[in-house]
Amino acid sequence: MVLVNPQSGRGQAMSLYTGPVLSMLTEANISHTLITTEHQNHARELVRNADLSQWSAIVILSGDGLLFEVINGLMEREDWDEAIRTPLGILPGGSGNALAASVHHYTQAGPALGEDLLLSCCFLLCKGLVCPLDIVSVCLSSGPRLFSFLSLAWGFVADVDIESEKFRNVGAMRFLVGTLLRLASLRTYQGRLAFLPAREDSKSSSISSSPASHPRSLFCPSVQCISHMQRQNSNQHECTSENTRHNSNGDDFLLSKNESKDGRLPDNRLSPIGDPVPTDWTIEKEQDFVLVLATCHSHLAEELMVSPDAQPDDGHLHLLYITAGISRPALLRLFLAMEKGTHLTCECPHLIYRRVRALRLEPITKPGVITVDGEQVEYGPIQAQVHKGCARIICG
Ligand SMILES: Nc1ncnc2c1ncn2[C@@H]1O[C@H](COP(=O)(O)OP(=O)(O)OP(=O)(O)O)[C@@H](O)[C@H]1O
Repeated sequence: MVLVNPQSGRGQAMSLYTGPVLSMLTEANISHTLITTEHQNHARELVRNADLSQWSAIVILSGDGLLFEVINGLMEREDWDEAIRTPLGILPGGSGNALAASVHHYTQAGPALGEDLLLSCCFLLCKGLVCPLDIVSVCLSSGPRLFSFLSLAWGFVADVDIESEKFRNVGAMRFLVGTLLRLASLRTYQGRLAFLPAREDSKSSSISSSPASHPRSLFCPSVQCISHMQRQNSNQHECTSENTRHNSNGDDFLLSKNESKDGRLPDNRLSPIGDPVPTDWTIEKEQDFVLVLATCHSHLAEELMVSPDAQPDDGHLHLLYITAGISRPALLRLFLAMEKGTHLTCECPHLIYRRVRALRLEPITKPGVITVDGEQVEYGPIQAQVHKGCARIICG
């Protein structure tokens, strides 16, 4: 199933499909059905009700917003634990294309932008190699739980994301325009942050090591091929679920809804919002932030490599926050360094980077903007937990 949002990015997704995408899929002999989304939440409703046994994969040709809908639609199903293992593919058609840029980064040396990125992702799609993908459950103080695959942002990044929506017609440049405008009216945000450190991070508070040093071959221990994208039965699901069980160390998520008390994916690392965080969490002092950003992937946009060491199923949120007191030039330097992912090696006392398994953010400054995967959500306390490798992404 190939889902195309004709409105995404600069409105060119349909011509990308009829051009390079269709010719590559045809050449690779991959039969598929094209579905053009007609309105917001169309994709969500579609996958919520679809007979998933008909499809070997769901491919998104759009921005990250459409994949957010698909993942949430899958998780809203009765059979969420099976549904979320449906292989997902991403082809860049939006203005940010964070997951597509990350998928390319995990598999290829050197950056790719625009049509090069599209061709790279389409090539990976034709190869059809499936890897585990982390999903993050996000709890707000009211409303239903959300599922995220990409990012949680508060402060500068969230403001730029939402404020730059009006510059959508300039494509990826909208983030640059938004960043410059927000820099001119730089503000800080008071709040409280707490997190559960990743195991290897629990005693360190330092910046990550060199971005280039990460061994790429480690990220995908359970790769398997969906030959010609024609999986006809659920054997593959069962096979991957066994692999995932071993990879998770048994404590980051439960494998099936039968193993959960209420039939839902349990957030075993979180205490209810309003209660104190669990005792093994780190609690930062209440302070002023310029931004708080937690990402699952290397890229936040095609030219914004925020967490170079991230892997699609590392079980971590890569938490990056900048505290008040940073100058405008220093902040601009950090954003410019993010083009190559070298910001983590900059000597900046206001920049803190941690790998975490769960976090809670309690904004005090009001009003403000919080985004999940680039979508604005209710402003207020928010907490999140990573569920390691419980979805599937066509990667390489
Ligand atoms: N036909 C449509 N008309 C209007 N909105 C749509 C349509 N189809 C899907 N949508 C909505 O458009 C929203 C944005 O889509 P998406 O994120 O994929 O593109 P984008 O915002 O251009 O990309 P990016 O997230 O990279 O900026 C989604 O929330 C989706 O629900």
